[in-house]
Amino acid sequence: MVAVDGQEIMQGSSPREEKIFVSVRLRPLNQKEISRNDVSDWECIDDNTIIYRNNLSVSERSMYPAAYTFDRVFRCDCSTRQVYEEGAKKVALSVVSGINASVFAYGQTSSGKTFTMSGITEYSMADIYSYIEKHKEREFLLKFSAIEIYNESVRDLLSTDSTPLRFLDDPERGTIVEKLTEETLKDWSHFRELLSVCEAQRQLGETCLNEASSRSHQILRLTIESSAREFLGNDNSSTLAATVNFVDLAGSERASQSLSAGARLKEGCHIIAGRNGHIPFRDSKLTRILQSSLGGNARTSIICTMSPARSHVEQTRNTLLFASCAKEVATNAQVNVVMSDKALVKHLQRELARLESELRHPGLASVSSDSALKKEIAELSVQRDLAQSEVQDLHRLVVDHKTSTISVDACSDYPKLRVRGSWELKVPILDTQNQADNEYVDVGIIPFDSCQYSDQHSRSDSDGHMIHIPDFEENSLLFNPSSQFSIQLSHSRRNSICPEDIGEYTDENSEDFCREVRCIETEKPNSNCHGNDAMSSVEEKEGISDYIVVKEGDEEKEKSGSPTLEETRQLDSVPQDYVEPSFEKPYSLIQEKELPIPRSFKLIRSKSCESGLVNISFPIEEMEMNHSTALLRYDKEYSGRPQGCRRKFPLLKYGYRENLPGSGSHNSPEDSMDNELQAEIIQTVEKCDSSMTSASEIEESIAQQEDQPGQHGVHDIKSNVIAPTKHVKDVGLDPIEDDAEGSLEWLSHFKNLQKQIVKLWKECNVSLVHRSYFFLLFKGCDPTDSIYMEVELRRLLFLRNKSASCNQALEDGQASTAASSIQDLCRERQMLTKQLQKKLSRKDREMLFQAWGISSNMKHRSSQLAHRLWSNTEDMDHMAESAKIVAKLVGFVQPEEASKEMFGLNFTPRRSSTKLRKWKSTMMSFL
Ligand SMILES: Nc1ncnc2c1ncn2[C@@H]1O[C@H](COP(=O)(O)OP(=O)(O)OP(=O)(O)O)[C@@H](O)[C@H]1O
Repeated sequence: MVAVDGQEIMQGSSPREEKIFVSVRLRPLNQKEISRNDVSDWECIDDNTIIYRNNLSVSERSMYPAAYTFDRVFRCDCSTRQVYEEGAKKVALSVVSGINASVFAYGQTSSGKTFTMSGITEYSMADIYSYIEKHKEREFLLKFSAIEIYNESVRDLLSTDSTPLRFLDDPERGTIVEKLTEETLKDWSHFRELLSVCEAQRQLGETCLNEASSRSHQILRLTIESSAREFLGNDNSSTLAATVNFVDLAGSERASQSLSAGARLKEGCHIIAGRNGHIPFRDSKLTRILQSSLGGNARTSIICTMSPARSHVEQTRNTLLFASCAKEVATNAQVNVVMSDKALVKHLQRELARLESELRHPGLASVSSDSALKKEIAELSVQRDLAQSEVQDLHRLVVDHKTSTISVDACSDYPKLRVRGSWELKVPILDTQNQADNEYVDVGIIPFDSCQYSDQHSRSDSDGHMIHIPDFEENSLLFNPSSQFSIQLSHSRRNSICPEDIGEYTDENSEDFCREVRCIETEKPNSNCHGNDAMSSVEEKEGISDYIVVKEGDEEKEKSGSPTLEETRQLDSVPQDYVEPSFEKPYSLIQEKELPIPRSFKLIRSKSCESGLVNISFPIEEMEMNHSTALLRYDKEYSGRPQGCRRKFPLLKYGYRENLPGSGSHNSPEDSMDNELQAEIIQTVEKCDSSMTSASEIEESIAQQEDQPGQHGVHDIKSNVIAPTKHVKDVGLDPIEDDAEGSLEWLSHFKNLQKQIVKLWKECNVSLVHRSYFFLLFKGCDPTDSIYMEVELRRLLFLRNKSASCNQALEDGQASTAASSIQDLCRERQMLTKQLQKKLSRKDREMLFQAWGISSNMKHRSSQLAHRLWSNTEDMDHMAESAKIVAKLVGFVQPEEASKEMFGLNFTPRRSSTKLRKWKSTMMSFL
């Protein structure tokens, strides 16, 4: 039970999937159809069923159903308002409570997609503004953007520049478009006007694209950030952030009819290409955009529009088939909570208290059930993420605080409304001080460095070093929250790995098995740029000095004659007063006071550079809106960082604070803020450290937990997990003297860890791809590797011990027997065998065979080689060679270019359910 807007709303017991809401809208026969004596063949017999009225021939009867059932079907006399209220409102308004949403229209040309979507968009915007108006106690930040996809080119509809944009996978927001213009406007009608102005200007500049634009996919996007107090009790500094997409797809018939249609041939190919006639994810821009809507972190509503005319029966059947497929797709929407540093520090403090108490009473923390095991895995992922975030944040903290802030006048009508520009261009800095005082929040600008989007994309690694990423696609991969397998994927695609060959590694899988981990790192390309100068220069460069503050919705909601949204004139009038929607099953939907409440929160790092990185997925029902109880529950779920991580903070070790800009003798107000915040964090860290200094205490605690039947042989390894405690801590406190000695010590510790990890990989049948990537990535050059090594070791131990005790290891909440992991390994070796044949020339293969002692008279030599890879865990050279070969075959990104942070928790790729995969494939084949 949680409270929203003063009301308590029932929650599900845990995060669970939710099906896409699918409705069908039948339009009336149009003049053209009437004039050629076309007849209407379809009839909605009730709110959920549409039937084909014409008699089906015997052969047709076996091929086509006569009746189709959906969440809702709308007869041809239904108004767009009704379609909105009953088919899209709940989904669209999810955005105000921090849940991503997508509403899209699908159907053949002239079936009424634009007619429907323009209305849906209008009504949604009106309701969103009404909601904001009624909830002045909450702060809202709204930003609009619009894109068009045609022929695999993405164009910014809010820009007069027709240069195609590129995609970027953003860990927090999914697929976004590079340099996309985002506008904060005072109301929706202004956005429409802006769109039409831009469109008109583009038309003046170029005529050829206009024809294309009428057949493009159009996506309007609204991103809302809002205060999260309603959801997180008294937490003033965390925010909710979500996006709603309104997608007006181009005519669905293109996939089947466009092959001969000249100019559309290219797009048709893009859409229907694929080995099995379906599009694997990421093969098209559209599918990438829709990816999260089809099984991701978003609520989705699809409205399938259809003509009733007999002459269109074939297309209409296709549309209905698509709609039937869509019904099967499940999404997993969560509230997206962006935490500030302050909130993070508080959580760490609570975590510390909890850990201390756990250490004192280890018995209480012992894992005793399956659900506890699942929690343990989730916990580990959180711990790992936290450790990473600490390292990164401490590095950036002072620099980020130097970022200048500007104040934007809050309008009197929306006193809590914050305004900011493009995501890519400006990042808000939450002024936690002000927020605490419940005052207006400044808006900060982090300069955007356009050079970072050139061919030499740059980002900083956790040590603040620049990493050059040569290719944009690769850049996007690095930012992908999906774990290591995402990286292989894109490369695999480029290298023509057949998805069937590596079923386990397909995108949808990586997405699936990473969902729980939610490794969302926020190394934005622009995060390297700070400072006023750069900011102002960017403002000049980008011409982004204007801000429009959203005012109360007292402006008349004009109906502009926007060429892109011409049907708005036909809408029912936009309501001035918010009307409580009445939703019925299967969506027992939101009332205005019962906004959709997700089953879980997703905590992400604030876009504010000063904010902490936390990626936590936990059930909302575990949180209570009452602050005090929320903390208790939160603590329960949120169990802190691994011991290893807790002890390794580059900030302490390298004393880099002294070297950071602004941390010298100048004590500006920002500095004191920095210092205050740093001090708080350091205090937490040190407290944390001191609480864990007693290695024997920890060992004892672990020993107590592990001294159970079936858990054997862990003590030797365990001692190594604990060993670095002193080392890192000491080095941290005494950075200079201990350096040389520390390095040696670290190196031997690293080797030790590596040996044990390698052994356990074999024992646990861990994926070869994972082993290779890990092996290549963590070479012991960087002491912070210990975080990852220890987390890896701990997880492996956990897996091994659990599988030893119950012969069943739990991965991502799914049972995986030893037999299935062996099977996975076999499949992986088969994939590598195929890759050996595909990727390597005969000559290269021959050389490899020779090097690996596979003589020419042996049969199935590639397979033999694949089976020898990673077979000898004693020989470092063998493993290094194995890793290199696997990397080459699978197409890793260069390890040195890869982000360690993206290293996920999963050992072996988990296959998503065949059913879901099948549906996704079918779904995409329609688009
Ligand atoms: N439910 C409806 N009631 C009345 N008229 C409709 C309805 N749906 C569509 N129309 C009319 O049908 C025509 C085509 O509609 P619309 O442009 O929305 O189709 P579309 O599917 O977007 O086509 P395209 O894919 O070619 O852009 C328009 O003139 C529109 O006014």
